[in-house]
Amino acid sequence: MDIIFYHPSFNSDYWINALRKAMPQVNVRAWTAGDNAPADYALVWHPPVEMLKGRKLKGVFALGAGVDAILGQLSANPGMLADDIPLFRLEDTGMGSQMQEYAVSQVLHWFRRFDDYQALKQQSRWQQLEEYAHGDFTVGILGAGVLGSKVAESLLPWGFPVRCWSRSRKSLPGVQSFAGPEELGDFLQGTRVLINLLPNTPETVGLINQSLLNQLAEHCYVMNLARGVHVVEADLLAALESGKVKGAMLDVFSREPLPADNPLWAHPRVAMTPHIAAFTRPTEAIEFISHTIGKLERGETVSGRVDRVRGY
Ligand SMILES: NC(=O)C1=CN([C@@H]2O[C@H](COP(=O)(O)OP(=O)(O)OC[C@H]3O[C@@H](n4cnc5c(N)ncnc54)[C@H](OP(=O)(O)O)[C@@H]3O)[C@@H](O)[C@H]2O)C=CC1
Ligand SMILES: O=CC(=O)O
Repeated sequence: MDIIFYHPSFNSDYWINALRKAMPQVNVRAWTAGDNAPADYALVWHPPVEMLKGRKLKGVFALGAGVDAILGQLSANPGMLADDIPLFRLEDTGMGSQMQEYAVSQVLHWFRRFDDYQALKQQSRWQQLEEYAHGDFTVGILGAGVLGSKVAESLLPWGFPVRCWSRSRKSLPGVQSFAGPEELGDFLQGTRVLINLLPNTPETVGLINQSLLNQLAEHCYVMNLARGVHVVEADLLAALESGKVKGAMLDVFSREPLPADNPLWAHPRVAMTPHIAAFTRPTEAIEFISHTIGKLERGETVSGRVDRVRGY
């Protein structure tokens, strides 16, 4: 069996060695331009069109959780990957716990009013503020898939009411589930902290806009951990100015790197990180990929297959 590997920024030598160790019976090689030799599987991130075009692969693995970039490439380049070649993505592979750490630490930061205390410190003011109540701090998670459900689970032990919104109804212990566009309004009403973990699809682009923000609780908080295109930045800035949104924590942006003149950089109530909420971890990712390939080769059912029509 042959595997080709391409990632524009990962250390290919490291990955190739680790893949060879995990699957000693497999020939793994880094794909380079002009390599048309046969392969069974391709592991990719932002692959050049010519890497996949015309290949008869058994499967392609995206080296991340989100597949918006590769699906965008496929629709812009008809014939890049035949429709019957399955596309897989990474499910969790260590990203769930990273998302949990990120979300829990930021929700606690807001709940304990560290943002307010930092602002007071800037003015050299010693002032004790009123405590927030857990019951007034409902956390609503957009997307209750692999990562959203893990984030929901991690917030429960802290005593916050937790709810999620997804296409299909979920039964996560202790988490109130809302499903479909018809229940979005009820989900938003009373949500104090909104955490976004939706995939980027035509239905979800621009979802976090003025109309959505207006339906959240007063003095709410917004955390975007999914994709920048989900948030209409001008609407978020307006909601910050009006006071409707008290603070935002953003990991992803419609343009990355975020241009230096973007007003989000300077906003005192916006915190940000450079798309690091969850990294692809080689050990866990390779374990998932080798396990999945093993099952595919034995004709067993696997998870992680992307529905290319649905977009995630
Ligand atoms: N910032 C970062 O570092 C990282 C960001 N990400 C982002 O996180 C996203 C989520 O990852 P993951 O949890 O693995 O994805 P999943 O596919 O497991 O979960 C997606 C969830 O979104 C829901 N959903 C999708 N479309 C809609 C819709 N139109 N209306 C309502 N709900 C919808 C799905 O509902 P249902 O369950 O009913 O299908 C599902 O619950 C990725 O797509 C990626 O963009 C991922 C890793 C790192
Ligand atoms: O944003 C990262 C991903 O894995 O998707």
